[in-house]
Amino acid sequence: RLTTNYYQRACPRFQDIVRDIVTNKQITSPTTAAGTLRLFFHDCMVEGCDASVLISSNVFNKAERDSDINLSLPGDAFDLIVRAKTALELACPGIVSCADILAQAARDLVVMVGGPYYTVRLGRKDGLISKASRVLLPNSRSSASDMIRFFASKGFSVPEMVALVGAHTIGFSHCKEFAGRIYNYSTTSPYDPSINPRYAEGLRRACANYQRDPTMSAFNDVMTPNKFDNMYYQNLQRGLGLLQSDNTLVVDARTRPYVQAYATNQTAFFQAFSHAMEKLSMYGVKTGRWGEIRRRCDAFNIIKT
Ligand code: HEM
Ligand SMILES: [Ca+2]
Ligand SMILES: [Ca+2]
Repeated sequence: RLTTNYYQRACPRFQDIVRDIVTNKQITSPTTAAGTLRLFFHDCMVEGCDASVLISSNVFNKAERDSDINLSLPGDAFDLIVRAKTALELACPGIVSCADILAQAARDLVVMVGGPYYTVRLGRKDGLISKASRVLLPNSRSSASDMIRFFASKGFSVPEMVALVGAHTIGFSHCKEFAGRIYNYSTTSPYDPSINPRYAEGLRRACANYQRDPTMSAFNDVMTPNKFDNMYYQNLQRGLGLLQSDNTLVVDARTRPYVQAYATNQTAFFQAFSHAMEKLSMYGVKTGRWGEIRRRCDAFNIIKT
């Protein structure tokens, strides 16, 4: 029901406008790519790819972005969508959905940081529901079974899941997400013994007094943090995985074969990632009267009381 040429008549410069805004933003704020990719994942997995994650809370409604897990989504990613929406409303008022802008921007950013190109079909409508209480996503302490069950419930296979989490080849995580692995791990070991000792020492230093400064963080991929490549999987094989949920992928027998495959063959990873992203980009999308074209991405057109 989505098409690649959806805006050809009503907003022919859609692709160019998004690309321009994305390029400028990524150059001035290089953390935009990772933040936006995560924002898109968190959008699609709750109510579908419908920009529900962009809605701001009001006195009547605690919206998705104020759920605990979404509080760490970076402002730059939201700002990018606001900028693109503003430019698109000037060029073609009332035509382009926020959900399409987010899907298109995420793809452009993946390509910009060296990742694979994939087709983004268009015609999503913006959703009419955004509730913090409905945000159920895996977290850094989820087990392999939890993650497999979560992705399976959305129709994603184990190899697709392992490919999608490969997005952790860019971006960073706050210290509190992995502090349990590097401080006071157990009575016999100061840190999780599955972590490379020198890496663990480095992380302990990087996160020293993170409790006083909660912004402290570490790159998800210690080797090539800003490049979209298959290094993430190679890291997992060497005890250089940052989150427990990352490390689990190389420990569990159901996911390990795909970690190995993607670690040895970047082409295989890129193919799997682009297919899985195309699929993710269409997950739960709304068309026709099931949604609206928001005037602003952070508010429904009609405020419900
Ligand atoms: C089992 C699945 C997953 C878990 C448990 C997980 C967990 C996390 C956590 C805890 C962070 C750190 C957030 C912070 O401290 O700010 C993070 C960051 C990130 N995640 Fe995931 N994630 C998962 C899957 C995915 C998927 C499927 C994608 C995209 C396709 C993704 C993209 C990202 C990106 C790009 C970042 C870096 C964000 C930034 O630099 O601002 N993650 N993830
Ligand atoms: Ca959504
Ligand atoms: Ca990388």
